[in-house]
Amino acid sequence: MMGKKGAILILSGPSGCGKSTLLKKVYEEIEDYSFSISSTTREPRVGEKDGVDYYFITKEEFEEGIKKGEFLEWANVHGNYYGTSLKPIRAAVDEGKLVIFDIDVQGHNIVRKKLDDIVTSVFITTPSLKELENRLNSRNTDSKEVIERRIENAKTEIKSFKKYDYLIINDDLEKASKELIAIANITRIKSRLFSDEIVNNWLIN
Ligand SMILES: Nc1nc2c(ncn2[C@@H]2O[C@H](COP(=O)(O)OP(=O)(O)O)[C@@H](O)[C@H]2O)c(=O)[nH]1
Ligand SMILES: Nc1ncnc2c1ncn2[C@@H]1O[C@H](COP(=O)(O)OP(=O)(O)O)[C@@H](O)[C@H]1O
Repeated sequence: MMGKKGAILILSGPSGCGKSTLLKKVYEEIEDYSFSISSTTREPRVGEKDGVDYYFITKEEFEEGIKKGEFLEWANVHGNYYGTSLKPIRAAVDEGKLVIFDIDVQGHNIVRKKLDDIVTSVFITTPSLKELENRLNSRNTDSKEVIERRIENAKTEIKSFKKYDYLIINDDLEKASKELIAIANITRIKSRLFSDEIVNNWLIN
């Protein structure tokens, strides 16, 4: 299905654990990556941009996309649809990019099944549930009800951490970002094995 030159790095973890914050640090240190921009039916937060953070679409548009088979994976998370479009992922992997996904546990399980050989995955969490609550409250982007729902879901999501290749406890931000950068680099090095071009070029040069 894919040209298999690049690799996919999946990040999952409860809402508020620090995935977006860590990714910003990683982007300063790595090259040749592509962030997979998901589509979602949730409302944009203050400061979020359509086509940058997400493609913000309607429920009808999302369901049309499902019908047409446009998603590599999709799931209902915290009461909204979220999904990854197949086309841009295929293109980025074929170009040899490290394609980074920030998706939930359900999405991870689907992508793992479909593209197991090119997937590396990391589960990220806080040192405790209490600290997750603190971060969601101090982020100040969601209502009380939305935060409560995310905390409830976190209690289930955390149980899936063993399905992942790596676990990062995002306590100290510097330490956690170093660990994530190390994983991103290793994932890229591992992806050399996915390309037949390397051997073909070796033979003719
Ligand atoms: N399955 C799936 N999950 C996604 C996708 N995009 C985002 N998510 C997950 O949806 C959850 C909610 O994301 P979001 O509303 O941005 O809140 P945040 O996690 O607090 O930043 C997170 O667990 C994301 O990892 C996607 O394309 N597919
Ligand atoms: N290691 C950390 N220590 C303290 N606060 C953190 C740490 N990492 C992230 N945060 C803060 O926690 C909140 C949630 O982080 P965010 O990156 O939005 O999480 P996610 O993308 O996983 O939902 C933000 O306000 C962020 O500044």
